[in-house]
Amino acid sequence: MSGNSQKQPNRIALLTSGGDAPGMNAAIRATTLYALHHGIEVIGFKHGYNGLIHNEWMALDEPVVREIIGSGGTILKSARCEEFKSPAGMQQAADNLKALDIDALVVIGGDGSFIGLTKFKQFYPGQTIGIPGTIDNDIDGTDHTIGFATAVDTAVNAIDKIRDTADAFERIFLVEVMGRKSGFLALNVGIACAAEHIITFENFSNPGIELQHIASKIHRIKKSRGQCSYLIVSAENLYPGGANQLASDLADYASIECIPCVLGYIQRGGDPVAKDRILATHMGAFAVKQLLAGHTDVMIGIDGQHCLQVPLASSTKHYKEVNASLLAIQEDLQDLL
Ligand SMILES: Nc1ncnc2c1ncn2[C@@H]1O[C@H](COP(=O)(O)OP(=O)(O)O)[C@@H](O)[C@H]1O
Ligand SMILES: O=P(O)(O)OC[C@H]1O[C@](O)(COP(=O)(O)O)[C@@H](O)[C@@H]1O
Repeated sequence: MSGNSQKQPNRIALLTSGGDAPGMNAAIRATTLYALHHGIEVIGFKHGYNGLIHNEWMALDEPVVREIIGSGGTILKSARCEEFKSPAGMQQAADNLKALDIDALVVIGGDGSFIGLTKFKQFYPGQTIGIPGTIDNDIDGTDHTIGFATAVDTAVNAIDKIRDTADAFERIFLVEVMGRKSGFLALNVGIACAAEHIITFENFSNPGIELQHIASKIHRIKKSRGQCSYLIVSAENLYPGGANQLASDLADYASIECIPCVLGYIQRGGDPVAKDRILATHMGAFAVKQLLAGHTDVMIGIDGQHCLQVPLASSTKHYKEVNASLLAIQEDLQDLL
C-alpha cells in the first residue's frame, strides 16, 4: 500500500536499474533539478542496486545533469544485481542509505526493479518511489514507460530499411524484436512498419498453428500477387528457438524461404525521442512532488496527459496486455494482406 510519511526529505538518492532505456538520463535530470529547486540534495548510486550495496555513488548537481536530456543510456550506469535479492544484500543497502542520511530513494527501472524496491521497504524506513523506465512498456498502472517510444522508432527505422531490400528482392523477412515477455514492441512496431504478419503473446496459440497460419497466408498471397516482399514481426521469447528456428521450420514445413533477423540491442540504445524526454521530465518532476507531499511506496505513471501515482506493488502484480482494439484492427487488416 502507498503511504504518507510526515517529514519532508532533505537528501534523496536516485539509481537506474535493469535494462537501460532511452530517456533514463532525462528522468535523472528532471528529478535532480526539481529536487534542487526545492532545496533537496541529490546523490546518484551507480550500477543499479549494486551501487547501493557497495556504496558507489556520485553527487548530482546542476552542472552534472544540465546537458543530459538528449543522451541515451544512463550516466548512473545500470545493471542487474543478484545480491540485492538476498536479505543480507538488502540490509547492507539500507545501512548505507542510513549512513548517508538518505531520506528517500527513487528507482528508475522496470518491473523487476520495482519488485525489489517493494521488498526493500522491510529494510529501509525512508520514502521510496519508482519511475518506470523500460523499452518493453510492460508495467501496469502507466500508459507508457520511459524508453518505449524511442525503441519503437528505432525498430521502425531499422525495419523500414529491411523492407526496402525485401521489396527489391521480393523476399520474405522475419524480424524479431525485444520485449522479454511482452508484445508491446512487436505490435506497435509491426503496425508502424505495415507488417503483413505480427506475432505477439496475445495472438500466439502454439508453434504448430502459427506455422500453418503463416504458411497458408504466404501461399495465398503468392497465388494472388505473385512474388512479393512479405514482412513478419515477432516478439522474442515466443516461438521456441526464436526467429532462426521459425525460419528453418517454415522452410521444412512449407518450402518457404524466409530470412530471419534478430534486431537485438540496437533497440535499447540511441538518443531518446522528444516523447520520451517529455515523459521523463514530467515523471521526474512529479516524483519529487510526491516526495514533498510525503508519499512513499508508489510508482509514477502517466494516464493520458496526466501523471499519477499508484501503489508500487500493484504495478508488478498483473500482466499488462497490449491494446486489444489495436490488436483487433491489425488482425482485421491482416486478412486483406
Ligand atoms: N524478487 C526480487 N527481489 C529483490 N530484488 C529483485 C527482485 N527481482 C528483481 N530485483 C532487482 O531488480 C533488478 C532489476 O530487475 P530486472 O528484472 O533484471 O530488470 P527490470 O527492472 O528492467 O525489469 C534485479 O537485478 C535485482 O537486483
Ligand atoms: O540485457 P539483457 O540482460 O540481455 O536483457 C534483455 C532484456 O532486456 C530488455 O531489453 C529490457 O527489459 P527490462 O527493461 O525488463 O530489463 C528486454 O526487452 C530483453 O528481453
